[in-house]
Amino acid sequence: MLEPIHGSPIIIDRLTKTFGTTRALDEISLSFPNGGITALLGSNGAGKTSLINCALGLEQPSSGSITVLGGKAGKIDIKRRIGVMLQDSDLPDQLTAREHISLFSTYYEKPHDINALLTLCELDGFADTRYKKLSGGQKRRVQFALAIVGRPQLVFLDEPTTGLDIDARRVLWNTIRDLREQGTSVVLTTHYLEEADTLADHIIVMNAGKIIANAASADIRAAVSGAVIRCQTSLNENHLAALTGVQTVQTSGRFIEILTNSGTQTLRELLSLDDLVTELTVTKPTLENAFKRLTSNG
Ligand SMILES: Nc1ncnc2c1ncn2[C@@H]1O[C@H](COP(=O)(O)OP(=O)(O)OP(=O)(O)O)[C@@H](O)[C@H]1O
Repeated sequence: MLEPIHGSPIIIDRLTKTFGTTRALDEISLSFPNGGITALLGSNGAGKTSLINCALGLEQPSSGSITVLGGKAGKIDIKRRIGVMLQDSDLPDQLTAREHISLFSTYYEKPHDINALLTLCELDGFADTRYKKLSGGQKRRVQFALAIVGRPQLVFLDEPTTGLDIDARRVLWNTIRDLREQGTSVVLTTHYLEEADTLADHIIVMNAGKIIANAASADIRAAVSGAVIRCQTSLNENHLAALTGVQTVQTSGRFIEILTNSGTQTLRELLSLDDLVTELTVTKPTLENAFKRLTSNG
């Protein structure tokens, strides 16, 4: 187990980051939970990467402050206690996975044993292959191994599984869960809501540079009561949005998905207006439904 962190690993106070006229972060204040996996969610351009970059000291705040592991973001003694896997991580092509990990391990006081880490990240089969010959998924695993080789207390994973197939994604999910068991606080950004649903203990949702939700995953899901009706219908989105209880309506391929807080009534009205409804299912709302409702402007 790691030496425990005292208090919140990331404390943000009225943090603003502007790029020209764009307010990437708009006076946000929050404290990240200590331990567990926190998913940072938001649509493209919401401000997630800007927030992570400020936490890593890669960007300086325009105003406000951000404290990481009790110190100033970006200071070397803080960096040594943090692991990072960014979206675009370029590594020298000629080194093997084992050589990359050996090199990185020299930066840290108490690194992981290299063979144990190769096994943990399921890299045994290609540990001695040059980086350039690895597949996209294998490269992501090497990048992940580098993020955790120093046994960090806090890890940032920025879209760690983008582009991975479902098997590779599951391998990484298990390794992320192992990190949590060892006491590491994990901050994860992802566009796969299924991933956040599966992994996260806590969820922070950003929109246009602001925090619009910050709660335990179970509470975020519970806040969306009611039902999700999915079907094929000849009624259009505007017509459906006017039915009793309807919160959001979304077309997905041939299907319409309706989030309603009054499932029975909505269903009655739908069937009375269109008796040719087909492929009808009614399910409980998911994190994806909660996310859509939080980020819809309505
Ligand atoms: N270096 C930069 N120069 C100018 N504008 C920037 C810069 N970095 C970010 N922005 C702008 O700040 C806003 C927030 O961007 P950011 O990358 O933080 O969003 P994000 O939530 O990470 O998006 P994505 O999910 O697409 O990665 C966007 O409008 C973006 O165009």
